[in-house]
Amino acid sequence: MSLKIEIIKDKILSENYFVLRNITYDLSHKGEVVRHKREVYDRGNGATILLYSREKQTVVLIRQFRVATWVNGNADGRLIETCAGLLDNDEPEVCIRKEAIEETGFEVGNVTKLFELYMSPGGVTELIHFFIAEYTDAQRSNAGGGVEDEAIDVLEILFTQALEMVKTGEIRDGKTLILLQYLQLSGLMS
Ligand SMILES: Nc1nc2c(ncn2[C@@H]2O[C@H](COP(=O)(O)OP(=O)(O)O[C@H]3O[C@H](CO)[C@@H](O)[C@H](O)[C@@H]3O)[C@@H](O)[C@H]2O)c(=O)[nH]1
Ligand SMILES: [Mg+2]
Repeated sequence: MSLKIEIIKDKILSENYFVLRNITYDLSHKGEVVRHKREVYDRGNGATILLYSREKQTVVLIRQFRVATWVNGNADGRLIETCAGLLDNDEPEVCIRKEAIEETGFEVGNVTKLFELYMSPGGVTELIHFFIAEYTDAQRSNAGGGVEDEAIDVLEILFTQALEMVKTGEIRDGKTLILLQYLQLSGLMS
């Protein structure tokens, strides 16, 4: 049985770089109407990719400063992640190819789309498109590091080490863990 939703008020609280709205709506559920007032943060949608080499048993990750983690318990603010970017106006695969070149320096061949996931559905609209791709040394086109002020470090590490870094807490980014575990379960590395 589908829910009936009636918007009562949709107010923009902030639209500086991204958009924060406060939405009031009536939800009809099992014959009862409940009123919710919820803040919704729209930062656009994104794409992410895990680059792996079966031959070298390595993965390519990046490390960058994330201020949102620094204000919430991440002591030096740097986070190890899979390459990722905002879609802007690109299709997800076009976006992730561009991001791979800019952030990691690799111009990858075939990429495989895995799934699309809402990453924080309690209040953030963002849907992330997940990809993996096998890479080779010959595909390196530049040193990576991102554009403008992004200051990204590129890390090429053993897959076993990346899994260990999840256990120790050195890797604690959701999308990164999802992709590392996907790779482990897929058997693509064996
Ligand atoms: N001026 C300004 N610039 C901003 C702001 N927020 C982001 N930017 C700029 O927008 C760019 C975003 O870089 P991308 O590589 O496209 O995105 P991302 O930050 O890596 O985001 C990706 O990963 C996130 C974490 O998982 C995802 O949330 C996101 O969807 C995407 O996949 C960066 O250059 C950053 O400086 C802001 O509030 N103000
Ligand atoms: Mg990025």
